[in-house]
Amino acid sequence: MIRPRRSALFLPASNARAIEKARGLDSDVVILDLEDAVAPEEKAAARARAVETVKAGGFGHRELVVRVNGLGSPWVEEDLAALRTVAPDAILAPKIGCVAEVKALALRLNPGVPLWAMIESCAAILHIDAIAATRPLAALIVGANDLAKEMRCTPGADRAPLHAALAMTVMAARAHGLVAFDSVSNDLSGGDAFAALCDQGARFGFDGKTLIHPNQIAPCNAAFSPSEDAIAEAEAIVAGFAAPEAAGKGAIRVNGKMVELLHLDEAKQLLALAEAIRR
Ligand SMILES: CC(C)(COP(=O)(O)OP(=O)(O)OC[C@H]1O[C@@H](n2cnc3c(N)ncnc32)[C@H](O)[C@@H]1OP(=O)(O)O)[C@@H](O)C(=O)NCCC(=O)NCCSC(=O)C[C@H](O)C(=O)O
Ligand SMILES: [Mg+2]
Repeated sequence: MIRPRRSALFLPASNARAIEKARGLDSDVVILDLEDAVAPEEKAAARARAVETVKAGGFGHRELVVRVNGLGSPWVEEDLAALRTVAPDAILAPKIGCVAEVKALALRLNPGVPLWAMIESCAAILHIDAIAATRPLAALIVGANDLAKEMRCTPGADRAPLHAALAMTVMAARAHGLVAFDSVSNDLSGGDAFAALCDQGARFGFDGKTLIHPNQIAPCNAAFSPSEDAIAEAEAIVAGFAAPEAAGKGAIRVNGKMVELLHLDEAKQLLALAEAIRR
């Protein structure tokens, strides 16, 4: 069954008000952050609140994920030990750069808990095929802030310097059956520039985008949901191949365009996603 993962909202696990609010927001995923959004002096309290929040639940259909501190940090072992006492939908690891790090984390998770990885270093991009092939990895998230810092690039409005990394992340995810999330945008306006970035992420093939503020959710969900036009086109393709005259054909004409069986597969996937979102 397809699970919509259009929007994944980050919030500091130290922020009780934001946690309460997230229980009623329209994001598909909520990520409680223990890493960069939490100051060192708040780490222990944030960890305790994350555990309490996972225990309490109340997030309905939303997946609840916790981002732990990085391997090698003074906090990660306590984060992972605390999270073994509860059952989040996944653990998100920051700054994964190689297969050995995925394996090291896997040993510290309860069996069956999916691991998600932030792809936010040059090493991660260079090793991405092997990283994505390693289980229990289930999702990749681009971290454009850290990646741009390490590359010493300036992404700009079109994010041209990051295009290779964005495409490689999507390709690795697809090759190994993982979910792929685009990076956060630091633009808190939720306006046209942000909507354009969401559209760009959807065109790259990401399943969804990570977010930092409630007003980013609606434009993000819109960009990663099939449009009315796309649904109508998909229905026409399915109907075209179901027609008696299409029997035994691999390519037919629909609305003035050639479509092949691969487009039928795509159309069925799009309709299944639209149905999952509707439900
Ligand atoms: C970025 C913020 C610090 C902005 O905070 P603030 O100016 O206080 O926000 P508002 O006053 O506009 O808030 C309005 C109401 O919305 C709630 N709120 C705000 N943000 C969130 C949220 N993320 N989730 C849920 N609710 C939220 C406020 O509580 C207000 O509610 P109310 O009291 O009812 O009015 C702040 O938005 C924030 O902390 N965002 C999340 C930051 C974060 O988690 N960062 C880590 C992820 S970023 C990342 O991963 C980068 C990556 O690693 C990379 O390298 O690229
Ligand atoms: Mg980061």
